[in-house]
Amino acid sequence: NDGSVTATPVDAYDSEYLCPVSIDGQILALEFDSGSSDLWVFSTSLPLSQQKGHVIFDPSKSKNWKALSGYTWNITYGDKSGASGTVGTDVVTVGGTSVSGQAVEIATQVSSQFVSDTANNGLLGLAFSSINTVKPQKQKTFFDLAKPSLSSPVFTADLKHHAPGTYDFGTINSAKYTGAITYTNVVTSKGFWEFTGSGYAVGNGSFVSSSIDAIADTGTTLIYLPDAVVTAYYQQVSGASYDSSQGGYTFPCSATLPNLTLGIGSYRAVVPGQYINYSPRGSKCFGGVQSNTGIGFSIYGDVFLKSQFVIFDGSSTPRLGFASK
Ligand SMILES: CSC[C@H](NC(=O)[C@H](Cc1ccccc1)OC(=O)N1CCC(N)CC1)C(=O)N[C@@H](CC1CCCCC1)[C@@H](O)Cn1ccccc1=O
Repeated sequence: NDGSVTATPVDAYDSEYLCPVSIDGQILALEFDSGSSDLWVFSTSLPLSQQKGHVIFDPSKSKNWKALSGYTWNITYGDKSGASGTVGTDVVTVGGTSVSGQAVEIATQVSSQFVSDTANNGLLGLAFSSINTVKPQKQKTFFDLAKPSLSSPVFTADLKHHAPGTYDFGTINSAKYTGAITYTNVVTSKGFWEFTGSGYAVGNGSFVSSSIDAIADTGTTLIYLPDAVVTAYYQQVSGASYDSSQGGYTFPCSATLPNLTLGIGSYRAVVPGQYINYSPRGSKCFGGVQSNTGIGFSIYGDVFLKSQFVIFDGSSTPRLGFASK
């Protein structure tokens, strides 16, 4: 049972995209995150102060809810936000795709970033089940459980700039992209959709071949790249500089930003310069391309993903596909 669901940007900066998910009829807006593998929700088990402003899942109102007694989870994300709690299973439906026995992780504690982000009522992880945090037994992701019932074991991301996009499960909709799809192999040892980029070009500059170890991460807003790439990029932006007080590169909001081309095999993925003006920060604007220092790999986040049609192929040899649109 293939499915398609709308992914709506939460704000004017496309800082995250939320999708309606039904848990036994209770509908919550969740962030789909291909960088993690837990499906967790705001719940009635949270302190009332942390529930404020959010849509709350109430397991006592679900007839298909089965508590997994003694099971717990605890996750910390790259941005130091996090959550933890208990676990049960229920029927989870995304677009037309329905899964029973899905582990739904109930939050009993969430960090302040989640409390204040009132549009976000939890996450649906789409990385590999190997990094699910549930103990004593890790649980499968929605995609893993849905796979056998899909026409093909894939999901696609068609995120858009300042507009709603879609995630599709089970089909590759040829109306959503142009030209050929370029596939690249994925390394799953860290549990991510990890691949090796083939290089970059800034604006109309020549392409620089270099291997870039990266993950395709729908849950990360920006693009995080090696310093060599980031400095080469901002050298082409007049008035750009690294602003330690803002924690990244900023530039005058009037600056014209060059396109950034990222190579995937022989394919050249072009990120329009305007996508790289992330948001106003003080008197300047904050860049959508930042350094990957301290992360350990590069992250091709939403600023990149929304310029492409992306296939997450979960067949026995997982791979990523990219196409223009
Ligand atoms: C360098 S990984 C930073 C990244 N978190 C972001 O990208 C947040 C997302 C956001 C946006 C708006 C409101 C709240 C949160 O946004 C910023 O950090 N931004 C945007 C706002 C800007 N002012 C500063 C830069 C991150 O931990 N993602 C994880 C999923 C996130 C967690 C927070 C909630 C949304 C989903 C995850 O896939 C990252 N992962 C990837 C691989 C391994 C572990 C890991 O954990």
